[in-house]
Amino acid sequence: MSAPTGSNIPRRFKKQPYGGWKKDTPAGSTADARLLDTQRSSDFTHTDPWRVMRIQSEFVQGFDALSDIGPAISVFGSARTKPENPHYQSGVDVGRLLAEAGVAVITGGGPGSMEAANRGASEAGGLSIGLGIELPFEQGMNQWVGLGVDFRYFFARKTMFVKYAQGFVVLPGGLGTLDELFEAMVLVQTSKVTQFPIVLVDSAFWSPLLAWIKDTMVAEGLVSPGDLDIVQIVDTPEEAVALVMSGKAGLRVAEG
Ligand SMILES: C/C(=C\CNc1ncnc2c1ncn2[C@@H]1O[C@H](COP(=O)(O)O)[C@@H](O)[C@H]1O)CO
Repeated sequence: MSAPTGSNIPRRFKKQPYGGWKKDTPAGSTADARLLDTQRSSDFTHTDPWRVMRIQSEFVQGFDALSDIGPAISVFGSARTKPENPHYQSGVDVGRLLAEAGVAVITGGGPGSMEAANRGASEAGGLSIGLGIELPFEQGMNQWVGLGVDFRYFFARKTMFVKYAQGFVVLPGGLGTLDELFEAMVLVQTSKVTQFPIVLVDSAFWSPLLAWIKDTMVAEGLVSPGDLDIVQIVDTPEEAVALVMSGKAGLRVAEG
């Protein structure tokens, strides 16, 4: 292989006396000097390398806040469910039953079904956790969150939902709920997590989705028939909590 000629090296790199290329630094400048320079522009905080530090800090912050919570179940569902909607009461009941079973309840910390599950857990004296997400419109954590952690990045937050829970309960929801559900399904399908119950509440809402997966995806050979067993559908909070608790024990994270 021939040595790089420079024609394909980005302009900010400079040819070095030893023949190679290194990122250029302003003449007379050193890393120390740049660090200590009070006049320096803060534009660099919007660059990707700087973002990596922020992303890293979100993981550290999440691991730090959640490492001691004990057994927990993540509950997902629509941000738009109003308190008068029956799905809201289901969320409250799921949160309460989980708390009574001695497990912490983790939600996205927002309104709707998230609020409902946090409310049920909190009213029952359980640990009610909200993993908030920064959104373009100011939202804030719902008032029933006891332990709250804020995230800028969805992917860091989603890691926490899985890492610190032993199963998912999924109430009816929209795209955000489907995103969380399908991420969990893929993690189970690919054996990234094992013994991880995923329970969908409300058969009238979820059955058509499962039927489509079966009739279209399985029929076209895009999904194995056995993959349908990754999720279970129930109709009551009692069934949901019984199921998710029955799969809670044991090793669930594949090594490696
Ligand atoms: C849309 C509204 C508020 C959005 N606020 C949210 N706060 C926290 N988490 C959210 C929010 N919106 C979506 N999520 C996450 O996705 C799931 C719900 O999304 P869906 O599209 O409503 O199904 C939920 O589990 C969260 O993790 C206006 O009120």
